[in-house]
Amino acid sequence: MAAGVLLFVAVNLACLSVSGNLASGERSFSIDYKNNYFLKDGKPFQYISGSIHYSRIPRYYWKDRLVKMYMAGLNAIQVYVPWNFHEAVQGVHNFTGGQDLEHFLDLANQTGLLVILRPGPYICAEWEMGGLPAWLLQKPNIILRSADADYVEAVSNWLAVLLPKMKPWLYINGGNIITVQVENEYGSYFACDYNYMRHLRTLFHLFLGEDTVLFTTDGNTDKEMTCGTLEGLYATVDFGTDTNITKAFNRQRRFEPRGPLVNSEFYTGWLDHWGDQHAVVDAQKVSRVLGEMLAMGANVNMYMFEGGTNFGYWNGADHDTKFRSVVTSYDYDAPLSEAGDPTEKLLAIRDVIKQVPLIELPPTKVDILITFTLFQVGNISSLLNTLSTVGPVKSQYPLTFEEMKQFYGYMLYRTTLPRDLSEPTPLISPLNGVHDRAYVSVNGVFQGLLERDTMLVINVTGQQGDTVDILVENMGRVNFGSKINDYKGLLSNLILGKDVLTDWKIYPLDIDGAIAGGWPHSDSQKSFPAPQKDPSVGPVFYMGTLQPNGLAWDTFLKLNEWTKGQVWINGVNLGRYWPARGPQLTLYIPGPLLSTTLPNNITVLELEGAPAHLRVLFMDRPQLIVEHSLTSVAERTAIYSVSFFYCILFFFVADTV
Ligand SMILES: CCCCNC(=S)N1C[C@H](O)[C@@H](O)[C@@H](O)[C@H]1CO
Repeated sequence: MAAGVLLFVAVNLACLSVSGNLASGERSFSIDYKNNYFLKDGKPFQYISGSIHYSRIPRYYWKDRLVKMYMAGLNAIQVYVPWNFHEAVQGVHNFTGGQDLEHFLDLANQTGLLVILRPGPYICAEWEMGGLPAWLLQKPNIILRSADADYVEAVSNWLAVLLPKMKPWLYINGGNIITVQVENEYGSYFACDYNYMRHLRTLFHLFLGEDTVLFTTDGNTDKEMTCGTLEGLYATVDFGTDTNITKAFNRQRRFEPRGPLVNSEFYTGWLDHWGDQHAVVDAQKVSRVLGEMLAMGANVNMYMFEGGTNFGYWNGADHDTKFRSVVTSYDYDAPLSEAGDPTEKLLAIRDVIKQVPLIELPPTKVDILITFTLFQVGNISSLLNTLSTVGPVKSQYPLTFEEMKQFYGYMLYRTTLPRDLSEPTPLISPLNGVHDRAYVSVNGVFQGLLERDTMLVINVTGQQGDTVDILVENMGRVNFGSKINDYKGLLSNLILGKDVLTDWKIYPLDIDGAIAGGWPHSDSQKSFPAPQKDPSVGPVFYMGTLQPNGLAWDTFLKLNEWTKGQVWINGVNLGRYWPARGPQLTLYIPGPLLSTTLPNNITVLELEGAPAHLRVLFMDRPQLIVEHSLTSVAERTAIYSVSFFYCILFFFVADTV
């Protein structure tokens, strides 16, 4: 049976690869304003697309996800290009490894998938600062997403690097990019700066060519469409399952009286913030509304089709009434799960599209119970020589992450107690300047934490001259709305009793660099303290080593009864965990990250408090809080789990990469 599927896929890929190599002269992609559809090579074309973000999926799984999207019946994918993912340091561009966008486009082309490219420069996407690099904030008072001279200079320099790389990939030049989006829901932004949008239109036409199909996407209101659209950029809308389709497309018609109907973001699910109830969207509703739009001849992109993971520090945040950080998992309740597993929603969508037969084989799960105990390495205050190789910057008042030129992760702010505090004394951030969480210790003894918008005062005790260590965490910059100028660190002074705390030593922390260099496991010759009777509290590092077991498959790490922190496995930053707040309770570990022959090094930074047992679990599926109770998903711990059918497909796909 499986052979039949593989043959079907192989034949299709072979056919498509031939068509993919047609001489570029025979290729065209345009809008037929007379008949209200796209034309591809002169023939009517309707795209059925799904969003996938290469920046959220390990490179070794790109082909796997793309083939599954093809097998679900899609003929196109929609891809954001996060500017900060490629230029984290100003002027230093990275298009290799996990940033190898052209390799991703090539895999999509090999798989027979066309591409709707969304290079921003702003992309929103629940991605850190909406894809904008944080170094832009070093220009004081910069007005992002506007004709601000500093911003426009940086954008122009970036697009002068990116767009020439994309031009050969345009369908009309022999590649697979059929349309290109300019900016992103610009109508939702306060600036409403037409000069900015005109400048972008000029740059996109300059670097891509005048005959490229450029478009905009905006929320489904007149205000958003008014500020977000521009002559020469085809206006499209986005909406989910609860919107009246006819009304939505009639609004598009008010801005584009002729041309194809396009829903650029049909929400198949939704995002989660820490502390939210997990967002789900009914599979039958998604497939029904999709069917109605396709029946109208509309072009639809499902946002998301494969969500993936906010590895490292790449998650974004929202700030409406208060700051809300997006969780590490970008599962989005999408048709393909965070781990790339097909869901009921995918099957329901595939039934509507009915283009590609997909034969299901029962998944197999292998239950091997593996848990192991971590060892305490030490608290951050005692590890500064390892973690802050550049040493502190002295400043009378606190400096921000941006002023310190460290943009992500954690920073340590150190000073001393100005007087004896025999009674608990309030430490406050009167201007709510802690961005975003501050873990406060005195002489290494954890006093508590301050949190943006939430916890603005704690009590502190100690003696004059005691060391005050404040570890500040960047929980991800706001990616939507007017507060994307989201500076991080201690943005204003802290008041202790009647004293303004001054004379700071500020330590940039390169935790990722230290771990990538082998710490702390490379120090394992040192004897680490035995597990403490009373678990430590406050920011403490733990380490462990998982012995190889011959095979390694996707798995999910659960830190039962841990509080909040960060995990690295074999030097890779898996992202944040926060089971104390949820809804996410596990961290996705891509199978190929685990070694099948060498010990797997695990490092955990627990920020608030670890359980006495220091144990961690490996599960064969994610776990999250749904409606304030654990999921019905049986908690099984195993390190090996594989969907038999997709396992074969994976090997097939792997052979063709
Ligand atoms: C909670 C506010 C979310 C704002 N973002 C919206 S409306 N969205 C539109 C935006 O274009 C896309 O990048 C995603 O960010 C999507 C939500 O997943």
